[in-house]
Amino acid sequence: MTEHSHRPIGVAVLGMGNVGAEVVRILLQNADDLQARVGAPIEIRGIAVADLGKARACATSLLTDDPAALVKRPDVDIVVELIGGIDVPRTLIASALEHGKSVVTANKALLADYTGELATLAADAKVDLYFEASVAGAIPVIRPLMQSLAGDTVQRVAGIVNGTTNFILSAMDADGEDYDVVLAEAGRLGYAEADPTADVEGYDAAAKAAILASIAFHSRVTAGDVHREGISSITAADLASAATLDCTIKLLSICERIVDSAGRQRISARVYPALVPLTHPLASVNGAFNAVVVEAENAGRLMFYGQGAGGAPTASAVLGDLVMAARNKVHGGRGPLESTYASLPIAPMGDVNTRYYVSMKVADRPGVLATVAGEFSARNVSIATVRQEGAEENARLIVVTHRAPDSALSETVDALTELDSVLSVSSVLRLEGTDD
Ligand SMILES: NC(=O)C1=CN([C@@H]2O[C@H](COP(=O)(O)OP(=O)(O)OC[C@H]3O[C@@H](n4cnc5c(N)ncnc54)[C@H](O)[C@@H]3O)[C@@H](O)[C@H]2O)C=CC1
Ligand SMILES: N[C@@H](CC=O)C(=O)O
Ligand code: NA
Repeated sequence: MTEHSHRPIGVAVLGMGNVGAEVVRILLQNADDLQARVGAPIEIRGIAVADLGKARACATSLLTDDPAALVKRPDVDIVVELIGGIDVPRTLIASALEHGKSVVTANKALLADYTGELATLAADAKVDLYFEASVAGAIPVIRPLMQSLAGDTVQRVAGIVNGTTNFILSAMDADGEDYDVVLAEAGRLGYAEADPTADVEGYDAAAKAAILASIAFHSRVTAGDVHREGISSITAADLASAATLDCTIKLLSICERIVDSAGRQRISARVYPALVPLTHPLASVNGAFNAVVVEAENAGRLMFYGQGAGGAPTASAVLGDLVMAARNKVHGGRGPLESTYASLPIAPMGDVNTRYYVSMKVADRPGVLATVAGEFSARNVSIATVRQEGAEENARLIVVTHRAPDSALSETVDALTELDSVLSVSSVLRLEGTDD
C-alpha cells in the first residue's frame, strides 16, 4: 500500500434478484470509478443466493447459500441486503450490525417496522445503516430529508411512491388496459414486489409513508400507523369519471404535520387512490415513475421526480449508499443517526380534512337531489359541485365536496347508502391536489 492507498473495502451482497443482480453488475463494471470515488477498491467478498445452481453474471466462487456466515466474515465491511421480506433479513442485518458491518438495504417492508431496532444496533456498533433505495427507487429523497433539510421544518411529504400501481393506473387510464394484464407486465419488468399484493393493496406505499413520516417529523412512525387503501377496486369506469372532472387517479402517500385548534401537533400518514386534477404536477407522473413533493417552512415546495422501481434505477440508489458507507470506512465519519426526538402522536384518519367525490345511482324522481344534499349538510359537509347524468334507471348523481373531517364524509356516505332514493353508491374517492 502506498501512503495514500487504503485496504480494499469488502462487500457482501445478499440476494441476486432484480436489484441485487444490477448492484453486482455495476460494482463489477464501474470498479475503477468507484475506487476513485471511495479512495479504496470495493471488492465483492460473497453473494448470497437462494439457488446456487442458477446461471449468474458473476464468478461462481463468489456465490454462497449461507448468508448468515457471509455477514459475519472478518473481510466483509459492508453488507448490502436485497433479499426482501422481514424475518430473514431482520436477523441477517442485525447480525451484520452486531459484527460491526455497515448495512445498505432497499427493504422498506422491514424498515417500516424495525428501523428503531436496527438503527439502535447501528448506533451501538458505530456503523452506518443506509436505505435510500427503500423509498422511491432511484430518486434521492431519504438523504435530502435527513441531511439537506435537517435545518428546516418539514410540513408535508406527499406523492407517488409505488411504481407498480402507478404503472397500472397509467396504463388503464391511457390505453384502457386490463388490470391483471398490466400487473403481470409490472412483475415481468421487475417493478412489483415478490408478492404484488404489497403493491396493489397499498402496503408497499404505506411502508414508504412510514419511513418518510418518521424522518420528516423526527418521530417513529410504523406501517400500522398509516391509513391504507389500495387500488384493487379502481375500475375503468372510475378513471372515465375522473376524466370527466378533468382529473386522473393516482395512489398517493401523504405524510402531514397537522395542527388542531388547541395547537396540538400530530402526524397524519395515509395512502389511498385519489382524484388528482390534470393540471397538478403529480397527474403527469406516469408509468413506473415516482414523484415526491416536500413542503418545508423555509425551503417552500420541492419536487423530486424519477424512476421509482426497477432493477437498475434502484441499484443506483443502493450504490450511492454503498459509496457513502465505504467512504466512511476509509476516511472515518458516519451517516446521520435515527432522529425521533419530536415523538409526535398519530392523528386518526377521521380527524384529517379531505375532499370526497361520490358517485351514486339514484331514483330519477323529484326531491332526490334535496334528500342527498340534506345528508351532507346534516354533517356540516359543504358541497362544491353536483352533477346529474343519465335519466330513469341510469340516473346518476356525482357530488364533489369541499374539505371536511374524513369521519364526517365517511358517515355521510354510510347514510347515503341507507336512503331509498340512492340505489347504490358506485364509487367514493378522495380528491387531492386542490386548495379548497
Ligand atoms: N424491484 C424494485 O423495483 C425495488 C425493490 N426494492 C426492494 O429491494 C429488495 C429486493 O427486491 P427485488 O430484487 O425486486 O426482489 P427479487 O425477488 O427479484 O430478489 C430477491 C432475491 O433474493 C433471493 N433470496 C431469497 N431468499 C434468500 C436467502 N435466504 N439468501 C439469499 N438470497 C435469497 C431470491 O431468490 C431472489 O433472487 C426488496 O426488499 C424490495 O422491496 C426496493 C425498491 C425497488
Ligand atoms: N414494488 C415497488 C418497488 C419499488 O419500491 C414499486 O412498485 O414501487
Ligand atoms: Na430513493
